[in-house]
Amino acid sequence: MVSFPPCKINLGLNVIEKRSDGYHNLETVFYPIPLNDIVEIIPANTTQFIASGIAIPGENSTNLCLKAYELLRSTYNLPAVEIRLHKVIPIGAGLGGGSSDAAHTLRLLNQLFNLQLSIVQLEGYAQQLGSDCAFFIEDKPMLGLGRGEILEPIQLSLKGKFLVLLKPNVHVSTAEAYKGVKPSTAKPRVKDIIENIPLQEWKHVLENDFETSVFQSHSIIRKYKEELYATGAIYACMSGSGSSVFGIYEKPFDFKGNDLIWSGLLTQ
Ligand SMILES: C[C@](O)(CO)[C@H](O)COP(=O)(O)OP(=O)(O)OC[C@H]1O[C@@H](n2ccc(N)nc2=O)[C@H](O)[C@@H]1O
Ligand SMILES: Nc1ncnc2c1ncn2[C@@H]1O[C@H](COP(=O)(O)OP(=O)(O)OP(=O)(O)O)[C@@H](O)[C@H]1O
Repeated sequence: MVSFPPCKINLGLNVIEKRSDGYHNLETVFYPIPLNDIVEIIPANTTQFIASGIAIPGENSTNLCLKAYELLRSTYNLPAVEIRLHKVIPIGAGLGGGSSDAAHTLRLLNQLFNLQLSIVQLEGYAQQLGSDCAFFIEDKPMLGLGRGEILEPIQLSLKGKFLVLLKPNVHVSTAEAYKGVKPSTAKPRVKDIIENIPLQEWKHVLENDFETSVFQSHSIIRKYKEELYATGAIYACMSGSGSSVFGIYEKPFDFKGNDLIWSGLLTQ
């Protein structure tokens, strides 16, 4: 059985407060982008994980696909499986690729072994694997609260707009990025802006709190954001903790550049 885990971008991101467990409460809107990995799961005699495509740092045993399998196996006594992952989504890009692979592994195992887990139950397992993993259980635009795992519906349509997604060749550590941000509760809410202010105005009001410190250490990301605006983007922003950055355009646009990783029409 095969699945195609997409990635996500964050439309605005407020880091609200540091929590006693070391994580931060945030407010963001997750939006799925059809730049996909491929995960295939087949029953096997012994459990194994086989990766291809972009190299993933760390041992295979630490891969989130295997962690997702182990999480369900501990409760549902699952048989051995072979998990094949073809990696397309860049790593350390703020695109949530690893989280998406994990969520889609849960979804595939649910189908393959007829576990009859509901969306809410799958989201519960996903939360244990990563802060933005639960979003990928449904892959539709959502407001993300708490660590990013509390999901609420949002009124938003970018259907017909065109997106350009760039990934400069720099790596940003998520944990380091959180350390560089000063949390604040006194900011306009991302939800209010997205639901009530026209897209054309977002560039004046919608922010990603990670940009200030991440741009200081990686000026190429700021440069790319400026380039997106210079080529006509209505709104441009870094995704998550970086290093990818996206621009939303009114019309299809042939962006030229080596670090272009995806462009296309938005459908949601
Ligand atoms: C930046 C975002 O991409 C925004 O969507 C996500 O918050 C990142 O989520 P993620 O990569 O799934 O993060 P996790 O693997 O859960 O956490 C990595 C590290 O980031 C920090 N972290 C993460 C999420 C959060 N709400 N607060 C944090 O402080 C913690 O130090 C944590 O150890
Ligand atoms: N299936 C996987 N794909 C990618 N990374 C994985 C996977 N499994 C485990 N990892 C580990 O997770 C780390 C980063 O994952 P990912 O690509 O999701 O980060 P990211 O792009 O910074 O996304 P975000 O911070 O938005 O979650 C890597 O250092 C990698 O070792």
